[in-house]
Amino acid sequence: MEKKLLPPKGILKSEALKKYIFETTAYPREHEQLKKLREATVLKYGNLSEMEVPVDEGHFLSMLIKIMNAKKTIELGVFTGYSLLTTALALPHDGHITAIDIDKEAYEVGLEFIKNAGVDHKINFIQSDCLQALDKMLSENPKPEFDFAFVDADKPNYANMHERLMKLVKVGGIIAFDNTLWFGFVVEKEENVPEHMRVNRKAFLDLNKQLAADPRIELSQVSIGDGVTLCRRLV
Ligand SMILES: C[S@@+](CC[C@H](N)C(=O)[O-])C[C@H]1O[C@@H](n2cnc3c(N)ncnc32)[C@H](O)[C@@H]1O
Repeated sequence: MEKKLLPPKGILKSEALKKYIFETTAYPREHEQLKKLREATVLKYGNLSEMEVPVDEGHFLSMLIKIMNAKKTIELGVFTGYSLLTTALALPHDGHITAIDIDKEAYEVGLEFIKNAGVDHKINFIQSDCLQALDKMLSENPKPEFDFAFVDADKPNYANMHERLMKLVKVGGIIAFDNTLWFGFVVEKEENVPEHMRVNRKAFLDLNKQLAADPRIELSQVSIGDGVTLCRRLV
């Protein structure tokens, strides 16, 4: 796993405002098992725990899934499962999530809390490379079946995932891409960006333009967390 340090997550550059949001509305509404999962992730992964979706973004995703009445979702990039447990808690009792990650060890760190929350029956974890798993799904059952997709795996492949998800997510369904403002680096000159974060910055600059020009989707760039782009499939 990548050992290089990550800067503080999020595009909000006022630490005071971030603290206010977290302390006033985010932490008080965080599910007990999500809190425990977050703390266990910090303990095991230290700075890399920045990879988890932040608590306020978790609330946003949960609200979105409920408003949509989503029943079947897919998640690409699970890590220890903060967004996964958030989704599992938001779905109805008979809801279902297909969760894909190459790293099973991290998923197992969060599994204890997912089980304690009583939602593990909704999850089908597949240990695989995302594109390989999506291609397998398309070859086995090419019909669109998902209401909602959350994409949070390897950033340079988001565009490839988008093409596959446009076949697997139903018309009217949502594909949500995480980190699309990439720590705010999309508006920085390349020389001001830490070297190990430049490849992803370039990937997001290309992806954001590509999504904006894609007539098959309706688009909303949400300025929460590290930037979440919602794409609603139109055709
Ligand atoms: C940003 S983390 C996901 C964070 C997670 N959504 C959360 O809220 O905690 C990215 C994850 O993508 C996984 N990943 C990276 N490249 C991948 C690939 N090609 N296929 C599958 N998973 C991949 C990593 O193993 C890592 O767990």
